[in-house]
Amino acid sequence: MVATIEKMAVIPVAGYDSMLLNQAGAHEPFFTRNIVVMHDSEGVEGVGEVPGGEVITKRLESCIPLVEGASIAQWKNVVLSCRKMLENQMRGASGSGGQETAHAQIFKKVTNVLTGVETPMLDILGKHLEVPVAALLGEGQVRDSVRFLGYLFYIGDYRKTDMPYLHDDDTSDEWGRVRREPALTPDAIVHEAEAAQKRFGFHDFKLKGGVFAGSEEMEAVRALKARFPDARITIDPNGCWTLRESLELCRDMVGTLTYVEDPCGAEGRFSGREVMAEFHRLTGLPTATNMIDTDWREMKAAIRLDSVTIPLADPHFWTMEGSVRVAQLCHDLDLTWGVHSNNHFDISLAMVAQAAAAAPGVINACDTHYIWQDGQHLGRVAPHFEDGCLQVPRDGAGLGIDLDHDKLAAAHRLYVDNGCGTRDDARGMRFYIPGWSYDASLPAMVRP
Ligand SMILES: O=C([O-])C(=O)C[C@H](O)[C@@H](O)C(=O)[O-]
Ligand SMILES: [Mg+2]
Repeated sequence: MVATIEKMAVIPVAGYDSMLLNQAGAHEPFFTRNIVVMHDSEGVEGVGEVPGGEVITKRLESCIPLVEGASIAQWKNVVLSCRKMLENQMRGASGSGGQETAHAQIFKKVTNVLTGVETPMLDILGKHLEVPVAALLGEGQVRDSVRFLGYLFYIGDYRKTDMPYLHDDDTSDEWGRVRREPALTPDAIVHEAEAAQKRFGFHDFKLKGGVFAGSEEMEAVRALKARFPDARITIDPNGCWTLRESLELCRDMVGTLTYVEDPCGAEGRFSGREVMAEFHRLTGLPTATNMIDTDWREMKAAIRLDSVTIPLADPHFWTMEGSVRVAQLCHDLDLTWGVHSNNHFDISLAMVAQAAAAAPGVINACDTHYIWQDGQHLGRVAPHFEDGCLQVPRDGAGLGIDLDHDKLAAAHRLYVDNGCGTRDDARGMRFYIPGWSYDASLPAMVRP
């Protein structure tokens, strides 16, 4: 008899974050996620983690009747039936009647929910079959060691706010201190990189840009390259530079920047994919994105235009299977796969490591925000980076997470007690610039 899923639970949780600056403003003191826990008829537990927010919690809960009672061997069909149910639900709600644009929007809203159904089932299946999740994806496990990059942020000064940012919580090393203190200059960014490298062993770095003027951020990139000459370095201003500005900033950066993530986006009559294609052609720099190549229709256009050389196929937005399917496509079409990230716990980290272990060919070091959350794991054992890498043992089973229910309950309490809801990066920014509001075409600290 094949085991069936007896129980699926969705638990909204929160964790602490630093005042990380990005083009959309300043991260709040808490980030949120949805954790999905399933138990099967043989008592085996499976877990998954997806982005936070009540909308996703509710959508996941609406999948429960399709999951409970299903055979674990039917995981693909369960995901398929959840997809159909959610798509119908959303088409009905928007009254859009299946237009193409509406279809793309629905794809994005549905996939993060599907990942929440797919992952715990894969975890349980892997435990029964005594193989890691990577062995169940794509062509199977192709690597044991997954390289991550050091994701650097400018950090705002929590003292300027009345918000309950964590501080003085970790004095174990320089990283523990540095990650809570303001970092607003090239020197501070280099120091941050040094501290992260010391704790985690990273070889590669990404700077979250879109905070200060592009020329200032390039100073930080140059300083990083001078300090870490062998590192692969990238910057991501979330598409807030114009094409002209991007060319001025990046033309001389070949050899300093290994690739550039979303330097520019749509301009006038030209789509983000057309503009990025021009940028790629005129600079020769490889381009990464999590903004303009986020579903299969966009992927088709991006490939035809040669806009993107590094699609960042985050499993949370493509599903685990979908992310590996992108990796297979990249391998066959001479692109290189990478992963986008948001703040997350160790379950998501394991999900990314498993997907990357099944991604064929040459891949880029994976993004992760986990270093900002290090110490807040929900599993019994903390993830361990060695030389910037996580190991995915071939004799492992499932995701490799042994959920600590006390920690999960505490993270849920943090969510409830602080009334956590939708991410709002504007709030913290208003302590720096009163009346600040989001503008997709400007770095966060630049206002006329
Ligand atoms: O590439 C990325 O990491 C992103 O664009 C998404 C994140 O939301 C990042 O901007 C952040 O965490 O502020
Ligand atoms: Mg990005």
